[in-house]
Amino acid sequence: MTDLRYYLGKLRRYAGARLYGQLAAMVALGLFDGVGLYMLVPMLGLLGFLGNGAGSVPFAEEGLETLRELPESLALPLSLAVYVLIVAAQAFFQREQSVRGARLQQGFIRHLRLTLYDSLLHSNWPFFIRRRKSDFHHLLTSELARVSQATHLFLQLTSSLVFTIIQIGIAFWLSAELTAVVLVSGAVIALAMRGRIRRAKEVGNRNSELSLSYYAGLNDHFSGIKDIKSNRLEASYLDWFRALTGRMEANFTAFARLQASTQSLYRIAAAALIALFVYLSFEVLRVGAGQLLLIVILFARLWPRFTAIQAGAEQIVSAIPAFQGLRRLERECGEAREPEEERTIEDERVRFAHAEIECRGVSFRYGGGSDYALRDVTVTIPAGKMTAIVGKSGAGKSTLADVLMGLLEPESGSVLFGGRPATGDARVALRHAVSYVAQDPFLFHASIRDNLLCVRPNAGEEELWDALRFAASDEFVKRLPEGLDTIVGDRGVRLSGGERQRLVLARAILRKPSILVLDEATSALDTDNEEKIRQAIDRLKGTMTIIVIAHRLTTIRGADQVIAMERGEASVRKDYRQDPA
Ligand SMILES: Nc1ncnc2c1ncn2[C@@H]1O[C@H](COP(=O)(O)OP(=O)(O)OP(=O)(O)O)[C@@H](O)[C@H]1O
Repeated sequence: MTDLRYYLGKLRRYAGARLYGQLAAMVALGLFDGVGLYMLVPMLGLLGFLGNGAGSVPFAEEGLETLRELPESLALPLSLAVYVLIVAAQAFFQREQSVRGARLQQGFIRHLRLTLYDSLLHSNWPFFIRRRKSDFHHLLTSELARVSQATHLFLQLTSSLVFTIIQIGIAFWLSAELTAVVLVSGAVIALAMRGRIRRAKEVGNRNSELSLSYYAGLNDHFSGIKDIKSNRLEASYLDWFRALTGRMEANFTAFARLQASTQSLYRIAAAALIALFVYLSFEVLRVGAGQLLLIVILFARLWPRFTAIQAGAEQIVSAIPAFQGLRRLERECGEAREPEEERTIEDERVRFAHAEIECRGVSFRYGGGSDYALRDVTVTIPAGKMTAIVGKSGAGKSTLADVLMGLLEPESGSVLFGGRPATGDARVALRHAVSYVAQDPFLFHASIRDNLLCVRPNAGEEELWDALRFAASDEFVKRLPEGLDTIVGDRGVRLSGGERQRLVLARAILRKPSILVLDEATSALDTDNEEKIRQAIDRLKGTMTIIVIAHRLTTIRGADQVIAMERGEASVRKDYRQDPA
C-alpha cells in the first residue's frame, strides 16, 4: 500500500489542482444522479402511483404541491421536461468529465514514462550490465499501464466512496433503521470477502512474474531468430511459448473467476436484502409506500457501488506487484544516476582535443567478484596518436576501453585527462568528446541519412558524404536504389556485417570526436576495405586520439604504441610486431 500511496503522491504533484477538480466533478456527478432520481417521486405522486405515500418522503409533498398548482395539461409535460433537462445536463457534464479524466490519466502515464525513461538513460553503465533489457520493456509498457490504470481506478473508487457516503446519509435520513440493516449486512459481506482480496494479490503477483518471463523470452527469441531458424529449433520454442501462454491464460481466467464470483455473491446478497427490507418495512417498521419505494430505488443504486468498490479493491490489490516493480526500478535508477554535467559538447571537444590520457594503477572487478578484469594498469595514451590494445579473448581489452571512456569507474587507481582526474561529472562529460564503434555495430530501423544525422542533426549533405567516403562506404551507398534514404532494417539487418561496420564508423567520424575508440570495429571487413579504413585512420592521426582494439595484426599496423593485455595486466610495447596475441 505504501507503493500505491507513493504513486498517488506523484499524481497529486503532477496534476495539482486539476486532481481535486476531477474528484469534485466525480462527486458532483454522483449527486446529480441522486437529484434526477429524487425528481421521480413527485412525478410518480402526480400520476397517483404513490397514493398519499409521497408525504412520507421529505420535500416530495412540497414538490407535488407545486406541480398540482400548475394547469393539469402542463404539470406532467413540464415535470418530465425538467427531468430530461437534468439528465441531459448530467450526461453533458459526464462527457466533459470523462474527457478530462482521460486527459489527466494519459498525461500522468506520459509523465511516469518520461521520468522513468529519463532515469534509465541517465543511469550508469554498471547498472545496465547487471540487468536484462527486456525487464525495462516490461516495466515501461505492461507494468506502467497497470500502475496508471490502478491509480485511476483508485481515484474513481475514492469519489465513489464519497458519493456512497452521501447516499448513505440520505438513506439514514429517510430511514435510519433500514439503512443500519443494510450497512451491517454490507460490513458482514465485506469481512467475508477479505480472503478474496488476498487471492487477488496472489493472482497479481503471478501475473507480474508470468509477463516478465513472456517479455524476456520474446526478446531473447527474436534476438536469436537466425539461430532458431537455421538450427530448426522452432518446435522447442513453440513448446515454451505454448506452456507460458497457457499459464497466463489460466491466471487471467482465475482473476476473471474471482471477480465474477464476487459480483454474483453481491447480487445474491442484494436480492436477500431487498426481500428483508420489504418484509421489515411492511411487517415490523410499517413505513409508507413512497418512502419504501425511494429506499428501494436508492439501495438498488447504492448496492452496485458496494460491489464496484469490492471489485475495484481486488483490481487495485492485484496491481500492487506492478507498483512495487516500478518503484524498485525508480529507486535503483536513482542510486545509479550519473552526476549531472553542465558543460557543453563544444567545451568538452576543445578540452579533450589535445589531452594525454593516463591510467594510474587502475584496478577493476565486475560486480565486486573475486577476479580482477583490470589489475593495477598503468599506461599513458598520447594525444593525437593511435594506440592499439591487443590481447587474448577475456584479457580485459574492452574493460580498459570502458574505463578510458568513463563508462566504468575504477575500483582503485585513477584516470587522468591532460593531468586532470576524470571523476564525477567530468567522467560523464568526457563522453561528449568520444566516438565509440563497437564490434557489433548498432543501427536504427531508419534510413542511412537518419542513422548518420542522429549524432549531428545539422550536418550538411557534403559532410555526410565526406564521412561516408572516410569510412569507405560512399560507393556502396551510391549503388543503393534509394541512396542515403535507404532503410537499413532492424539493427541494420538489410546490410552486410561489413557495410554496417563502415556506416557506424562514418557516423563516429561525423561526430568529430576528440577521442575515437574502435572496438574490433573492422573485424567484419575484407582486406581491401580494411586497408582503406586503415589509411583513413592514418590520415586522422594528429587530429584526434585513436584507440583501436584488435585481434588482427593488419589492423594495428600503423599504431604508434601497443598496449598488450594479459589477464587484466597491461604492458606497453612500441612495436606492434611484438604483439603476443
Ligand atoms: N558484464 C560483465 N560481468 C562480469 N564479468 C565480465 C563482464 N564483462 C566482462 N567480464 C569479465 O571480465 C574479463 C575481461 O573481459 P573483457 O570483455 O574486457 O575482455 P576482452 O579482452 O575485451 O575480450 P574479447 O576480446 O573476447 O572481447 C573477462 O574475464 C570477462 O569474463
